[in-house]
Amino acid sequence: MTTVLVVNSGSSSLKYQLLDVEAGEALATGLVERIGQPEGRATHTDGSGAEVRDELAIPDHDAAFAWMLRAFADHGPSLEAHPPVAVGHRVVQGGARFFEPTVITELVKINIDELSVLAPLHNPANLAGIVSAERAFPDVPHVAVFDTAFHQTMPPAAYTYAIDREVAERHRVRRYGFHGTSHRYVSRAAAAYLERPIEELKLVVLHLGNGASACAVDGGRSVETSMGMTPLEGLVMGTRSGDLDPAVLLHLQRRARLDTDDVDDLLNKRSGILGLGGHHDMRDLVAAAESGDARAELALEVYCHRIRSYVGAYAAQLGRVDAIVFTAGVGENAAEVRRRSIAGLEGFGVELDATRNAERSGKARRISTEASRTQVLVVPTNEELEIARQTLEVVAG
Ligand SMILES: Nc1ncnc2c1ncn2[C@@H]1O[C@H](COP(=O)(O)OP(=O)(O)O)[C@@H](O)[C@H]1O
Ligand SMILES: CC(=O)OP(=O)(O)O
Ligand SMILES: [Mg+2]
Repeated sequence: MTTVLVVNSGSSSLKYQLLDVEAGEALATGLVERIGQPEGRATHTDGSGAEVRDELAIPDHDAAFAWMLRAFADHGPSLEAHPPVAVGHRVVQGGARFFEPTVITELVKINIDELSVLAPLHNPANLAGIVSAERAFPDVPHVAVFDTAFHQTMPPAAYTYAIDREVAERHRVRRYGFHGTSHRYVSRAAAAYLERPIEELKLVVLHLGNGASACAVDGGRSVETSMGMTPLEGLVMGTRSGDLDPAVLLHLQRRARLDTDDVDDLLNKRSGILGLGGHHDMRDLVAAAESGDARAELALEVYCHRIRSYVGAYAAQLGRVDAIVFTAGVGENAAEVRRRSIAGLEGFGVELDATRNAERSGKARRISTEASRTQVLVVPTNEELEIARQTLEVVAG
């Protein structure tokens, strides 16, 4: 058995999984939340599904790792019996510099820190997690797996913003794209499900989680994606606006007297389905819409309208779509979102099977009719397993 520890360190949370990479199974998963706040919360689940919960103050990422090590020691599985051969870290912004998983050195950490300019909400937290994890696991290699890496194959026409070239180059303003680890994993899993070589396939992958993005995948390579320089562009999300006329920012700054931080907070934390419909969680939004709440109904419609626009745009870029693939928390579970997003595409050869769409399963499956020219699939993502596999590949050299 070869085990890898995967770490996803956010500004106020630490998610981890200990994985048996060959079996593709998690031996343990955990979540430490509200780091830095007076009342923290943590849960650790072992492979059998037994869960322990704890409530305590967790001042920083070092304390979060200390809690994790204690949870492994007290509740298992034992790290001595299953020592990780490496630690894989999710890093959100790799800029144009990192297009492959990379063994973390002092220089790589300097680069991740320097890229914080382009991802102030994510990279500092990712780096804090790396530094703490290195202290907790000093004897194994640590590997960074970047959200942006998969999208480094986008052509210049897709990643270039139409603004003054010199300004853009000086400040590295271009589209990078995110959720690449998920888009890569899901496109390969879709090809395996369809029993076709990925080189032949043209896919539109819809990663709909708290953050959400669409990706056009041509022959296994990302050629276009909806997130841009930061994870704010594109689809409507739990709390983020997605696409917006940039002049809205100017208007709010000039007329509503919001400063830069206010606008940042508004667009990243108080917009999306939360801002529109009062719920950031899709389960709550769908329930509210179904009970007749007009604001929730509109939020749901805006969310699905945006998805449909991207599916159409990416079909045009790809020239043909073999499959539209739904994934992540909303994509895998919210049949109502899938139904509304695909509605009206019958004229383009996309036909949903209502019964299949309503079924639940944790496995890859088809939800389109036999006659549908473009298949519609639900394929569960597994970013942690993908990070563990890539980590192992780099370490094995
Ligand atoms: N049964 C469900 N029906 C509708 N939405 C769901 C369901 N289960 C999970 N979700 C939604 O999935 C989203 C979280 O997705 P996830 O991929 O876990 O997010 P993250 O980006 O944090 O990894 C939430 O909006 C949640 O409401
Ligand atoms: C990059 C990004 O948006 O990540 P998440 O969906 O985890 O917020
Ligand atoms: Mg996720």
